[in-house]
Amino acid sequence: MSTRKLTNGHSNSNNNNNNDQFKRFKSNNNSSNDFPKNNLPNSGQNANGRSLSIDEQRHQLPVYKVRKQLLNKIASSKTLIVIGETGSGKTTQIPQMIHESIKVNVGIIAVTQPRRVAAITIAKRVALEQKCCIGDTVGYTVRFEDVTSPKTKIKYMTDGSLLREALSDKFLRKYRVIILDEAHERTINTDVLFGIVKEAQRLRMEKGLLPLKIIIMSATMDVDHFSKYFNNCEPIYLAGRTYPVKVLHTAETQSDYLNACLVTLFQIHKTIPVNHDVLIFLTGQDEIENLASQIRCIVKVSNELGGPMIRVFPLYAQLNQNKQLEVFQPSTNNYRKVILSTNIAETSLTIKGIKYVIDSGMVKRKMYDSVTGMDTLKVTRISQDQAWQRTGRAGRESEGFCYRTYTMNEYRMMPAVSVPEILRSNITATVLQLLALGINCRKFDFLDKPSDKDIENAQKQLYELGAITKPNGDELTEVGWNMSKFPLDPRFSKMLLSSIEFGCLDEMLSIVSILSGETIFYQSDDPDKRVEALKAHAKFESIHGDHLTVLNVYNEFKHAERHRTFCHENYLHYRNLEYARDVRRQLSVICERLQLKMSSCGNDYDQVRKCLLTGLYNNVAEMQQDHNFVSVTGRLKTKIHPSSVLNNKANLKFVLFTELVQTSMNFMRIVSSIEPEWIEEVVPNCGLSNRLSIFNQKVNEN
Ligand SMILES: Nc1ncnc2c1ncn2[C@@H]1O[C@H](COP(=O)(O)OP(=O)(O)OP(=O)(O)O)[C@@H](O)[C@H]1O
Repeated sequence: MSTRKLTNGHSNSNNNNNNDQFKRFKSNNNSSNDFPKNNLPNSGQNANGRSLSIDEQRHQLPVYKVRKQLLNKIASSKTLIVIGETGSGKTTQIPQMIHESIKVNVGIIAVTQPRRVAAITIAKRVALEQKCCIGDTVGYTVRFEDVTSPKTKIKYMTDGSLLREALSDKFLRKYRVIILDEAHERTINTDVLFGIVKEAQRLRMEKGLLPLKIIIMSATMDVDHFSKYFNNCEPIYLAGRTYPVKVLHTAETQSDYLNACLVTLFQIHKTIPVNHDVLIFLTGQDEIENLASQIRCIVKVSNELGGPMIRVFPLYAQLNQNKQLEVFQPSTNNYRKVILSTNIAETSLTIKGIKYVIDSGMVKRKMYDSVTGMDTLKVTRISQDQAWQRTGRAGRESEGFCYRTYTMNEYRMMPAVSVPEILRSNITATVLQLLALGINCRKFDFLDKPSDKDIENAQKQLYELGAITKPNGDELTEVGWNMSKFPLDPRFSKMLLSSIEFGCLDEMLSIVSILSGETIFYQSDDPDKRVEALKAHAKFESIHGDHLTVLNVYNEFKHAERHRTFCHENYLHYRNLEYARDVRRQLSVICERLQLKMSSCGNDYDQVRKCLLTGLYNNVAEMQQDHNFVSVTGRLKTKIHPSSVLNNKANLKFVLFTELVQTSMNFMRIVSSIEPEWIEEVVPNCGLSNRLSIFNQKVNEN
């Protein structure tokens, strides 16, 4: 067990006085910050405790109270903004209401979601409410999975799937109504969709085709901004929420949010009935696995003393889909379900049994620095609208509680809304996707336009990758067209395409698939096990670095016939390796379609490292005399991450890295050594050797 203690400066786990347990937390005195009460009975029951039918449950939702006005408004508007509290019934009910009221049976109602888990689970719930099988009247489409049929009338889909469909039909003719849900999330895909859907509506009107109705929905959004963008369309506000949620903040700032979440969980656990489940928001897989093992250790001890049971469920994007869906199974009365999730569960989801939310107030975000041209992963504070979305995961079936492990003052200091992803990310993939749609990014009607500098950087990178014909151009090359076919970061699709030249498609498919998921190496909190894990991992180590090390792991996993025991014995994440296998299979299908010939370089691993350079040429760093590194592009001071097999290795000169993680400083993750002369040989046109010599000159002068 870790050295973390169950106590901190503000609470005492040995104190059994219940009044003391929430000392760290203060309820908002300002009751307007609590969701309003309306004294409804628990979900599934009427006031006398009788079980309600699923139809009765639907009709209880706030959105039903305004059904008529809402439908009239939808009928009379081309575009409509709908704002309603979390849990009021927007996502599940509005598509059904439209479907039930539309007399003519033409066209599909599409509802987009930023995340696949939401699209799948909501579609299943709505199919149940429509009393049909999933894929019948109600279906869903997510990346690599299409559960729809010619009968489908309500289709839940990820925003990315609708974007892909727009590639083959810019009029989006299949759809009668497109509902863009959770608009406040402002993912890059949703932001691009706003423009695509708006243009499809205009084009259809111009051509006299069936009009396209657009509905934009959220509980927390900047209405004026959206309304102005969508031709001053009217917003409609849905009053009311299903159940009240009591919000509590810590009385004092917590220096360790992970510990604060742990302490809070066990404070709640001691006092509440076993069938009340808890959802905790954290930042990423490592943190989730870390807290999960701490909770399991504590529970093991507490069970021996006869305490109530806890079952821990992790939930993050890279988790195998079946495992993700497991969290939606209702718990029994024998144990409490504790879900540890990233922001994947922040919006849209209803998870049965969740009565308590613990919000760490933190999130892991990708940030792009246009000056250095680098993407970094950074753990930062969430925004106020995210805090309310998290709060809204409780109170969906009965009244709920949200424990925020940050003070009211810290909440007030948070930005009201998050910076849209498109304004804080590298937009190379977006520019490529728009070009594949025949759209010049500079002329695209964005809700918030990326800066000229960001667009210029993206075009420059696409040119260097060989995807466009001119540095500022908008014409795709054959390589560019082929790159747009992969649902990958363009740097990774480039590596797959150039592996043909280096005769290593087989190896690159495995490496890219692993890089598309979370770490395959299991880290234990137990110091003894950590030593064992390091020993086990050392067996796979390649002297050339992490890319070939993960390739070794994948190959051994394949030879061991993908056995769980193999993973267990070697401290490897079985789920993440299985995820990589799924991704690999899907990427192989695209390679076949593009008629890329399968090849393997055997033991000639230089070919693999040269091939990596064709995509990651911007991520090259040179070792300095003090043993730190400086990135050649952007000249950022950086270090090799302690998890890398190259950490503390002597005789390194140049390395390439997959990503930068910013904690106490910039760390390069997933690193391989390269030879400097390869730069001129492999990527002569990207100006890297130039930067290298200028840089060297400056260093020498100093
Ligand atoms: N899978 C489910 N199981 C049980 N009840 C559900 C389920 N999905 C939805 N509900 C019920 O329907 C209500 C409305 O859910 P819905 O997702 O339509 O709300 P919403 O207004 O879109 O919320 P949000 O803004 O959080 O996405 C929930 O509060 C819950 O009571």
